Amino acid sequence: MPLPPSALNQKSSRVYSVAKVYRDACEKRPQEYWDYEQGVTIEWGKISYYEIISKIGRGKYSEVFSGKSVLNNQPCVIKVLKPVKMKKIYRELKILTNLTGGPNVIGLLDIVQDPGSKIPALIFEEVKNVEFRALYPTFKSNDIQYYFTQLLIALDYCHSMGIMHRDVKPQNVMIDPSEKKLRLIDWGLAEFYHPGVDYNVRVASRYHKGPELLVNLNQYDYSLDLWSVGCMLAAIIFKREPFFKGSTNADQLIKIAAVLGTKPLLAYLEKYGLKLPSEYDNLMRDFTTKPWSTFITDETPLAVPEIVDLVDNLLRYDHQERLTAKEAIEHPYFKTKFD
Ligand SMILES: Nc1ncnc2c1ncn2[C@@H]1O[C@H](COP(=O)(O)OP(=O)(O)OP(=O)(O)O)[C@@H](O)[C@H]1O
Repeated sequence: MPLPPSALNQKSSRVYSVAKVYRDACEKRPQEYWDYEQGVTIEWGKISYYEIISKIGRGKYSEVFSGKSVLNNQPCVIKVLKPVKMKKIYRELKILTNLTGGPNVIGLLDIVQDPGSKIPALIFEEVKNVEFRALYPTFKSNDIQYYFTQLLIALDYCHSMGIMHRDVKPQNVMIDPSEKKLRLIDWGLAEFYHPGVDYNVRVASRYHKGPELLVNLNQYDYSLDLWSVGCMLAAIIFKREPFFKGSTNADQLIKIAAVLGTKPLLAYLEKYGLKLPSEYDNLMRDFTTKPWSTFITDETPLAVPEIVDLVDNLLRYDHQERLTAKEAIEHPYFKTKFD
């Protein structure tokens, strides 16, 4: 039986921006693939198959434990969701079931339910992650090439599947350097992309929020994730973590404008028929564009011209000007030999 029409792919009355790539990734698939509002059919696993060992993290939306399967002693990670809207839970489950098994996407092993609260817990493959604040400072050019190619492969894959991650940041990129394994985690803010639909701009974490989110440009797309990758790379090569450190959302855009300049920001808004939100009235100043060379010192040997060019092509106000994940993988930086 066909599903009833969904609000999830309802176009806005004014369509001013659509994705450059994979714009029909959802439309070309059956509605069941993306329509999480109709509920999702979950094949519940048995909670008694898993044992909690210790707590490893506490997010806004979950408590995360390391654990093991009592059947085969395999280690796993157990993410117990906090009570939020069922719609959000269905969305994360639908996205994870669609993407699991894809390259460098965290593997979802099982979904179980707490018998008392009925709240779902997600069972994932475990990554022996080394914290980015300890790991990134050890990176040489080869490591950046390797791990960022892996991250971009994960992003190109999810984008090709019609999904924007919307929370790319170091805390959501698990890396086990002993196995050279990278996995993109936390699909709790991810969303299906439909052309011409207005999306909520209250996504991503402040330091990695793209300008589109900060100026209320609702028709954003996969290119949002590429801004966040640009922030991660800039922080590593210019030894400035995070690269744009805003103290509030409004200050975040000020910090961006202090580097990319104010004129190109206004040109960006004009291109899409938008105005700078009034909250910036007394905050925005006329910043000039800072050349990337400003950030290069004796202490930044990783900032070679090829990677600076890559960052320059990711950190663009105009989301349509940014490299796509595939284009970024093909960038000359990743073909340069370093020893
Ligand atoms: N598969 C995994 N392997 C290792 N560690 C993990 C794994 N999944 C989650 N973690 C750890 O648990 C933390 C929280 O997980 P996750 O980001 O999925 O939860 P969240 O509630 O959505 O978090 P946030 O509020 O930060 O977005 C991660 O930052 C990471 O440190």
